[in-house]
Amino acid sequence: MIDIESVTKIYTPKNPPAVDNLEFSIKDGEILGLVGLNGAGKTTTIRMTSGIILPTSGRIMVDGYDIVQDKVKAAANVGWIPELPNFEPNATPLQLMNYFAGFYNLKGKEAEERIMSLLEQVGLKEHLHKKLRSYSQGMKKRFSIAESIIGDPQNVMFDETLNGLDPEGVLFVRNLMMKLKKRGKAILLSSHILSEIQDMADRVVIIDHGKLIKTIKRSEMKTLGKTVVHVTVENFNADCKKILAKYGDVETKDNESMIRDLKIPETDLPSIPDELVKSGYRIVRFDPVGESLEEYFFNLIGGMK
Ligand SMILES: Nc1ncnc2c1ncn2[C@@H]1O[C@H](COP(=O)(O)OP(=O)(O)OP(=O)(O)O)[C@@H](O)[C@H]1O
Repeated sequence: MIDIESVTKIYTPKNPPAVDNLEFSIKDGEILGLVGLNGAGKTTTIRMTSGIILPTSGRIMVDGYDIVQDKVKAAANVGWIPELPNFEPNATPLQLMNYFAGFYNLKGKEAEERIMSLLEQVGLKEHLHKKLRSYSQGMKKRFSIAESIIGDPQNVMFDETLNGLDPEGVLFVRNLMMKLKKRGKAILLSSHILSEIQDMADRVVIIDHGKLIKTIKRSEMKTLGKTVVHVTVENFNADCKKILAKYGDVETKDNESMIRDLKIPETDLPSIPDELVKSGYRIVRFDPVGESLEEYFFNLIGGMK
């Protein structure tokens, strides 16, 4: 469990804060999506939570330990997968894993078993003896995941981990996160693409210019954005378009129309098919759908500037 309490990070006083009075928590057994454009403050938040850099003000609690006051205990409970993992290029994964195992007092057979199991889980068992400099970026990310969870931390931070992975890699990370969630871990996944994490996140925190803009629950995700009504009419003609135009802005391609900027409340939407049927049109599709999450995201952020 992580509590981020009124946290601010100022790198240079002449610039606005990278993180500005941020407040949210990540519960055990929860996947929290941290979404924001480049420069929104995601990495800064993750680095502070991992104890790599200090907050300027505010407090971050990791399973009840203050990441500044109780750094050793707190940081031992946080696994961090950086956006661009960078390792000693001449080391092999086995050498580095043994080195990291030492931090957690894992030794001998126990260390060996855990290392092999993790490297197998991340699909690197065949590449154990290759030097890390020959690894692709995706392989480095996989190795970074194995390395960050060697101490079985209660909290795991994935910084833009899906970015740049092939579909197999994305699936692998998603499955791993679900497994960690099932084991009751608190998980953060940052991304600049809201739709990338919508299937997985229990909650999404949207930040912009270091500030929390909105928190969205999973149950709210599907109904986000404005409604766009898709209407397909078999015997479509100009009069049909006139009818649809009474309800909002209409765009038609072939006989498929989309009505945006609705002029009627959502509860009155059934009056559209009613009127079409009364006027003799045969409806093939009538489908009110939410705006895409990305559109929603940009409108939200644009609206705050
Ligand atoms: N070490 C640093 N020194 C000074 N400013 C920094 C430093 N690191 C980040 N910043 C600034 O802090 C702000 C937030 O950056 P941060 O990397 O946290 O954003 P982000 O949301 O992770 O972006 P990205 O998706 O591009 O990684 C940016 O304006 C960035 O330029």
